[in-house]
Amino acid sequence: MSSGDQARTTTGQAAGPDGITYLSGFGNEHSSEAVPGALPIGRNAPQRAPLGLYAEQLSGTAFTEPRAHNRRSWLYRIRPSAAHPGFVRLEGGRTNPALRTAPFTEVPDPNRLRWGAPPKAPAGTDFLDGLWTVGGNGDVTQRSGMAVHLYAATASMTDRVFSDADGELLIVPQDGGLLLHTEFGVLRADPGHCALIPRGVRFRVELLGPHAVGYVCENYGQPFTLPDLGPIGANGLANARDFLAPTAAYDDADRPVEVVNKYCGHLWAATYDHSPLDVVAWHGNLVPYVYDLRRFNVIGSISYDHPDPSIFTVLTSPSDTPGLAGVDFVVFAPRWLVGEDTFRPPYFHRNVMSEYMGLIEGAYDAKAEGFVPGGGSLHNMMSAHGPDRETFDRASAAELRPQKVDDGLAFMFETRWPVIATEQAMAAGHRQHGYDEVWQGLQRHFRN
Ligand SMILES: O=C(O)Cc1cc(O)ccc1O
Ligand SMILES: [Fe+2]
Repeated sequence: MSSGDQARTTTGQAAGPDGITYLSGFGNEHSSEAVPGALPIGRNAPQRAPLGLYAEQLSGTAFTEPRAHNRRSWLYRIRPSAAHPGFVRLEGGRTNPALRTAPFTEVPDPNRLRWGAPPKAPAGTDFLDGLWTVGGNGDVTQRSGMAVHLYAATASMTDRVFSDADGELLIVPQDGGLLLHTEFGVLRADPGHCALIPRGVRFRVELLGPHAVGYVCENYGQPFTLPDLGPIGANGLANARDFLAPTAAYDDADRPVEVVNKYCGHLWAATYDHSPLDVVAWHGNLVPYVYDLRRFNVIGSISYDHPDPSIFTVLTSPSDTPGLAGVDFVVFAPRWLVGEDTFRPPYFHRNVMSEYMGLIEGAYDAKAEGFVPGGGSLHNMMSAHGPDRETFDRASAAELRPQKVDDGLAFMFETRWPVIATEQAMAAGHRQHGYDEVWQGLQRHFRN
């Protein structure tokens, strides 16, 4: 699904390829029914819900949060979620020890860190088993902070469903498409898209090819929302209408399905006698969604200087302090650079925020080499970074014609707290030791 190949239907739904139909908009009140008449009209919880369904509310914010932030949906399902056996903690070979949760106890490292692409996953690895934590911050029991994970999968989840009570999952595919079968319906996420699964929503991941790799931001904090636009005006950056929610689709299956629940850092499982993806209709504003990053309306300088990358924010998870995000999701999408008398790539800086960056394809304009698709870099709070030597030399001498930057798609998870890298990330074979070298040899040019 690229920005061009979605048709609009007259109902305001967006139809993608493969016959997937979506609902468009961000934060709006959607409604969808897979069977006509499944959605009650005029009330949420009639004495008997239509078609013998069970009514159930799923909340993403406290009932009492301001209306503008409040998120909840009503689900009309074949069986209520409460009808499940007890969860048993997964241990030993049945759990995924590479999937870690905050608080992280490793020593925070002030060094600039970078990794190449991780190794391919062994055969039979599904999305959940293929999650591997790079690092994170905060405390999941306080609903603050975030974690950065990679995933590498070679198998679809079939009779296995995942739900993450610890936070919402922002999935950024790098290679290989995904079909996300959720309680709300099906989303397709290809490289170049991001997809979001709200806290606690059950889903399974089907691979569209032999393997799939990508990045995940697990956000323990307030749900991601669109940034305010301030003087930019009423439009721009990620436009609300380009966020696509699924239409209702249900799995009416009475067969054993393992439901794995990530709960305060531990994986727990229960085998249900039916699929919990059995929602026939739903309405509300707490939804999974997919967004094509190439639709991002990039705004930048048309006079001079390189603007701060906050102008590239797709989604932000606010914290208690206005303007200070728990985590921002930022994309470096194709754009023109026209700044006069300007060093055009990212400048040298030391940032109070911490920056994990990944590359979906191509190259990134601050790094001549070494920052590769599927790899990542971590420039933690106050660490000095910016253009590598080669980029600095080239950009300082470049003729400043209008220049299209369209040879790559990079992103950043930027967080207010230092990202503590896990022991496995520090010891990983794909870690690039010697990253400091890229800033060596920057010559002294001072003349007095
Ligand atoms: O470090 C980076 O490459 C990310 C980044 C990009 C940019 O354009 C300005 C500041 C910044 O941290
Ligand atoms: Fe930076």
